[in-house]
Amino acid sequence: MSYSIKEVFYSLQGEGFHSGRPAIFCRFSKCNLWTGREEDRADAVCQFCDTDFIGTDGQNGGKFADAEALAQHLLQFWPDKKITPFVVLTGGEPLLQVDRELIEVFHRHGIEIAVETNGTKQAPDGIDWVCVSPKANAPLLLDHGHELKLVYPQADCMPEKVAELAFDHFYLQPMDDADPQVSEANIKAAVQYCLEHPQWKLSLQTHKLLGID
Ligand SMILES: C[S@@+](CC[C@H](N)C(=O)[O-])C[C@H]1O[C@@H](n2cnc3c(N)ncnc32)[C@H](O)[C@@H]1O
Ligand SMILES: Nc1nc2[nH]cc(C(=O)O)c2c(=O)[nH]1
Ligand code: SF4
Ligand SMILES: [Mg+2]
Repeated sequence: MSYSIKEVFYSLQGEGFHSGRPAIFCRFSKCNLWTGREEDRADAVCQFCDTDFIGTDGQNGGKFADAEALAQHLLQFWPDKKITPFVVLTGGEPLLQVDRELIEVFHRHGIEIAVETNGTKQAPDGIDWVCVSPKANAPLLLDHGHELKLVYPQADCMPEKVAELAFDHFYLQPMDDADPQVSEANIKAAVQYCLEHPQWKLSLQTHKLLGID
């Protein structure tokens, strides 16, 4: 199986449980909830996406013939052989492409694997950290994992709807909007919700605050 990768970069995990942790980000091309084209956004199932995932033309992106080639490509960005490499599979929707072979090969290379997914597809077994971010109006098939990270607010997917699912950690991530006033209002609302419902923790997109990838 070959893999289409939009971009690869080394940064700090900006969001959720592992925020602040150095990681190699592997952004898979394509998503099943939006084409990625601005002219299609208003008709998409997921309309608030902050990411360009079209094609393979981003930094260090490309098409990789197999999991071994992709692992070799990713590992060149890890700076210290004594520390376990941490790779975050994201996208686009990574579970459209991630398969058992990729998990096996990455583990053989000693990689710790995390995934960021919209939860509309089952994940292959063995992923070390599964972060599901449910989307209103999309079927949630992957309803368990390590971290549930809900972008807030989403009118048809409020926290009460997913609070009973089998996750170890529950995060609210304020929806980032083109209008800074809307973003600020979303942060305030998320803070207030967490204070009133202490099952939930706040996830800020700290890479955006820092101005890093
Ligand atoms: C770009 S998505 C890629 C992975 C997968 N497709 C998903 O939705 O989880 C990575 C993370 O960014 C979140 N995200 C996307 N757009 C956002 C926005 N405008 N504000 C806050 N978080 C956003 C997603 O919910 C997800 O947790
Ligand atoms: N620094 C950083 N952390 C992230 N966590 C999740 C990201 C994503 O786009 O999936 C992301 C990202 O794009 N950058
Ligand atoms: S599901 Fe994820 S990648 Fe797809 S459009 Fe929504 S936020 Fe973007
Ligand atoms: Mg991002």
